[in-house]
Amino acid sequence: MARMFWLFANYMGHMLRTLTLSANNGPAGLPPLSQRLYDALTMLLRPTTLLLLATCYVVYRIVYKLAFSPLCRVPGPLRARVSSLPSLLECLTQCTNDVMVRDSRLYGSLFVMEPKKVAVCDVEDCRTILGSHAFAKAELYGNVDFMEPNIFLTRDAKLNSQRRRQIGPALNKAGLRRMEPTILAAGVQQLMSRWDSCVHQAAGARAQVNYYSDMTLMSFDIIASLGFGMEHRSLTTGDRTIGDWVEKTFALMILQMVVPAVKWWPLRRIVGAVLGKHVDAFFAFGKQAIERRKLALATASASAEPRPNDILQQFIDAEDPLNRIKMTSSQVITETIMIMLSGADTTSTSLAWTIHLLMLYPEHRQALVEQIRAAFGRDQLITYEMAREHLPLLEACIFESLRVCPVSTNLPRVVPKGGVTLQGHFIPGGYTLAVSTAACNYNPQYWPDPARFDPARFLRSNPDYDTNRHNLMTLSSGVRSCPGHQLVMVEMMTTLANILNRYDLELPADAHYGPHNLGADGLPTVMPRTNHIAMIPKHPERDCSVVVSMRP
Ligand code: HEM
Repeated sequence: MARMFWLFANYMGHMLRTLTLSANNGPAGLPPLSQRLYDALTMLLRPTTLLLLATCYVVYRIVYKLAFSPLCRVPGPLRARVSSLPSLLECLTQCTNDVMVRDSRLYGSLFVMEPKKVAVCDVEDCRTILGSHAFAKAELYGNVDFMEPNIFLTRDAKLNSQRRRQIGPALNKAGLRRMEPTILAAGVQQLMSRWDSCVHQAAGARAQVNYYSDMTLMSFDIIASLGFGMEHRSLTTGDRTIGDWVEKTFALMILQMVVPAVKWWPLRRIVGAVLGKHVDAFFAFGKQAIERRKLALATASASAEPRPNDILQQFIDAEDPLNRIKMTSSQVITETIMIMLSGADTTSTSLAWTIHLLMLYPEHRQALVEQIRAAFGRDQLITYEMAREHLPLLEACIFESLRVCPVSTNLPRVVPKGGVTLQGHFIPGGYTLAVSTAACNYNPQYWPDPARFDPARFLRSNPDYDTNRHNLMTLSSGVRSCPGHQLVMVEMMTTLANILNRYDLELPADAHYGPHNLGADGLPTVMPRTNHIAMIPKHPERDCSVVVSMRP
């Protein structure tokens, strides 16, 4: 950098000298530049002068940011006040949630992340921000232009509320109860048929499986089956087409959000060639699903067959109870695809983290297995209602795992005109607030000994149960909270109840992370994680294996 600056300054000085000399010696009739102006300009463009000016500017910026900027009294690192670059670099190279937890320990529950961005890690503050449409999602959500405005990306409160009214019933308890047979068939029943066959083929009837990749495929299969109205079985057939489309669509969405220049020529063409064709294929697939369904419905109404119970059908039929407005076919496709983007990886990764934590804390796994096996026979299929009624410890382990390893990351919101005061600090309108789900979940003011996986926090018999449920931020809260939270619980409860009932799980002999690997805090070390669609394990092939065998 310094060398480039030096070269640039020399070059500018040289150019000016050449220009002024040619003006002085120029054709007769042209007025010569005054000697004093020439002297002043050459002095100004000397590398040392430019360096001095640049230093003065940097010092002025630092002094201004430290002493006069609106955020000068908010805690935070110096680098964050001066430039957005350090935060961006950290986001690209490190796990965002780890950085947020670390920085909230250093600076407290409100700190500067960038010159105009403040991290919020206090549960009550976050609830205030997320509780109102006045704090809109950040502008970057509005950069995506390859799909229709939808529930997730829209910054328009009216559209968001309408969509939530339209698609909400498909994802509520009654809607999911009707869909549960599909969820079980594409989900844990498929998983068990795969693990059964692995165990039967393995030497000594003990098979090593990778639960991260199995959960990922299983979750895609569940949402693809519900959203596209077809039996989708990538876990057992190995067909990963839809999973690939989801990855590419997500990549294009994030690219457009973060680097809007990719929407303009010539980048648009390059990105289109790499990702666009997959995205187009995905949307075309969604369109075919709707056409197929409409055709099937026409035939079914003739033969009085019952309507299918899935998300596709519920979205086609959905109407806003306030004004009877229905979604167009293209809106149905977009919302179904958004459900896949926001609901598949998040749920499968949360399942993987729960298994990982249960392997790190064998005492909780043992207690849970005993509770499950005391209530159910080995070959019994455990449904959501059965699990909810008989397995309070399972529900507690899931909530605690969502707290300790949240797959969601920072939720960016814009401060409305007029600003907001948080913890005595005024933050001006237009600034960004990064609501950190991870740092909230590790805030010791709300969670004693926050790094410990302690399911008792979420036992319904615990007097703090309601408060703890209320303070859990992983699925967000307020007006834009996760509408898929019931589906998350149905998938996670049925999957974990059935596999822990049917199989004994052990860590492989060479497992890097386990109860034996304790950190400086005396707790088992959690495997490293990294930013992706969700906060995923960094080395899933290495760290997410278990040995499964049939329970006696
Ligand atoms: C463990 C799994 C999941 C986690 C941790 C999770 C977390 C979240 C979070 C934190 C938000 C707020 C995002 C923001 O404000 O920017 C959100 C929104 C959303 N989630 Fe989930 N989610 C999960 C599963 C699901 C599932 C299964 C579905 C669908 C069936 C779903 C659909 C959505 C949608 C549509 C939104 C946008 C809501 C809106 O903006 O009004 N999520 N989720």
